[in-house]
Amino acid sequence: MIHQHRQQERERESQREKKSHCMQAGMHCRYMLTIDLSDMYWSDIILFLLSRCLSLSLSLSLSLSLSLSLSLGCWQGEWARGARHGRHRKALKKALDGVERALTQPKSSTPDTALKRCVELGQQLGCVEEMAAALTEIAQAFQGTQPAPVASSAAAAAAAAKQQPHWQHDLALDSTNPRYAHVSQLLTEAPDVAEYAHGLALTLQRQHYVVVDRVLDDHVLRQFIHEVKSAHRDGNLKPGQLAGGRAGANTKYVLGHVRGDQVGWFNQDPCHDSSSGRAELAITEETASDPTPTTESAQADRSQPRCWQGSGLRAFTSRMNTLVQLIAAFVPELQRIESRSEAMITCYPGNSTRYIRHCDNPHRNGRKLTVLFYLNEEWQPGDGGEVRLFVTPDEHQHAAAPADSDDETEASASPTPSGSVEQAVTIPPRANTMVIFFSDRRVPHEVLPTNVPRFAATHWFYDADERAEAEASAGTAFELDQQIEEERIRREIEKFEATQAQAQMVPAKNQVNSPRDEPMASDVIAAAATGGASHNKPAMTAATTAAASTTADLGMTSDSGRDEATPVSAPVGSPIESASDSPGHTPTAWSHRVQKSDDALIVRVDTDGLPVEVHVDNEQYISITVKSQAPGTLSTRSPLVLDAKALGMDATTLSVKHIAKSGVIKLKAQALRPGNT
Ligand SMILES: O=C(O)CCC(=O)C(=O)O
Ligand SMILES: [Fe+2]
Repeated sequence: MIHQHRQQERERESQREKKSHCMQAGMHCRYMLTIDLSDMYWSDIILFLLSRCLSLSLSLSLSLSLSLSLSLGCWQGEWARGARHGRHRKALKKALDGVERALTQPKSSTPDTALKRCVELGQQLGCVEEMAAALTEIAQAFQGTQPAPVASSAAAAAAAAKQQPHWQHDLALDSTNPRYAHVSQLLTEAPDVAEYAHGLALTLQRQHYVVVDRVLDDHVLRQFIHEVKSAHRDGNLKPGQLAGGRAGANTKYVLGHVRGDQVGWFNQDPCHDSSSGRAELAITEETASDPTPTTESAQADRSQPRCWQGSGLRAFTSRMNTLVQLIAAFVPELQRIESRSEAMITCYPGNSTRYIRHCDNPHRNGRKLTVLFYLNEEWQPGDGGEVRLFVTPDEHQHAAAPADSDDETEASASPTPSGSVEQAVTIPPRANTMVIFFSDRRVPHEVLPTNVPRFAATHWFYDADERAEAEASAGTAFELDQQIEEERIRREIEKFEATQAQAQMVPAKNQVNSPRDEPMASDVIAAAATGGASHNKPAMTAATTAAASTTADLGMTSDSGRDEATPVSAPVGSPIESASDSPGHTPTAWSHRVQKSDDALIVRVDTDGLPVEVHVDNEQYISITVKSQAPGTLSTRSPLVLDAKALGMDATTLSVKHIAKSGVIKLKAQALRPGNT
């Protein structure tokens, strides 16, 4: 009750404040225009005064002095009320400064620009009535004077002042809802920003994605890049997981050829300062500049550090929130966006790491918009790592080339089974580029293999209702996030199985790598599949199946766009073949074989007699690094036989990944326990 009363009181106050600002704005324009126009046409006016219309001259000068004194009085009064209404005050001041500048620079200012500025000011402050009245007065004052256009321009301006700005017709938000107060305010205070957001919103609706360039100022961008690189350098990004989640409880696994990024989830809180005693992982209340609250839901792995050193991330999220909310103001289906995930900071380390085609929200998991932001200042064509979106623009809108595509954004079109045209749009991951798209099935996407380290920040904005529904069926937001990841891997597995089946039917001559794949092609060897020994272990889960079956793909990709052919593949369960057996590929010396029996899982690596370094990583991965120079500790000479069980891994399957760069081959073997994914 008290709360409601206070709310009403605040609304009344804000109405009063607005009225007073409107009066002030109207008077200001009246005053400035009167001076300005009198100044410009003083000879006419003097002539006019002397010859015919004393009353008008009186009215003009009266209006001048009255306006001046009222204006000053009002101005002072407003200053006295001061800081409380800081934001509106500042906007008004800025707008009035603009009018003043336009009016007091005769060279650049004509009566028309001055009048136009007043019209804009009225719209900007939501004072259309008051401004129209002021301009009507000006028109009347100049009626019958020379030159005649002043009066008619002022009359036209008075009529224009009554019109709502163009973008207002498309406003989707309920501006009376206090939840949107700050957005409404932003829209009215800065019509040019509103116009810009309106354009982005229309593009998003038409294309299902929109690209925004130059999102951050240079110094903020540099700061953010510095922070992201530090997080990476400090080891705060971990290999992206395709399923599992809770540290220690579930098995995690990594398929670099499906998803090769290193990931960290962060909110924008600074790291714990031990002197302040503040809780390290607390999620702060959002400030006015950062009004979309985070949810805890994206904290898929609480073992990861979530604190952040530096101000760049906060500055970025604040800008992103504002932008998304401004765009959402024009898009009916975005009205229920109320929260977003934490920042997912990713690094694709190069070596052709990629993320295969997928949807972020295939089955109503609550994600409404995906927002990607890139941080690669030195990116050049040929570096790879472009994001490729597969979009089918809204049929009801014109569906030609993407409206916002620049020189580097490529688009190609191909018909879908339903007959509509799917476009593949390839966007370079250049620093300061933001890509916003619908997270659902409208926008499948992939990250093309990257040859250089590639950094990005990804956020998801949630639809409150869909998210609540999804959480209700999942249990908690935390479990929901796990399900989202599992969903994702399930689809990726299906995809891989499909492409494998396809690859077995594809003749070798079609298995040509694109130039983008070359660095991999020369180093890659054929994969192993699990051996045939029967065992009584529980049926493999989808995830373990994936790990086993995808050993047949070693990251060699086609550049055909939609469906990745798997150029060299051995059917699951078949004996190992070397890539050198497969026509069209550079033979290599490397080979490995995975054998599995009831009580052992063995990988045998033949590196042609070169030394290898073995590293067992938290009981889940075995890294086998083969180097031309033996690097130290646990090194041995191949052929090397690794018994996963003997290494304490108790594994039933082993997937192997190659990362090849400048002569170093790393075999990453991952053991998965049954029933744990
Ligand atoms: O980094 C990118 O460009 C896209 C990442 C992505 O699609 C994802 O993480 O779901
Ligand atoms: Fe994605």
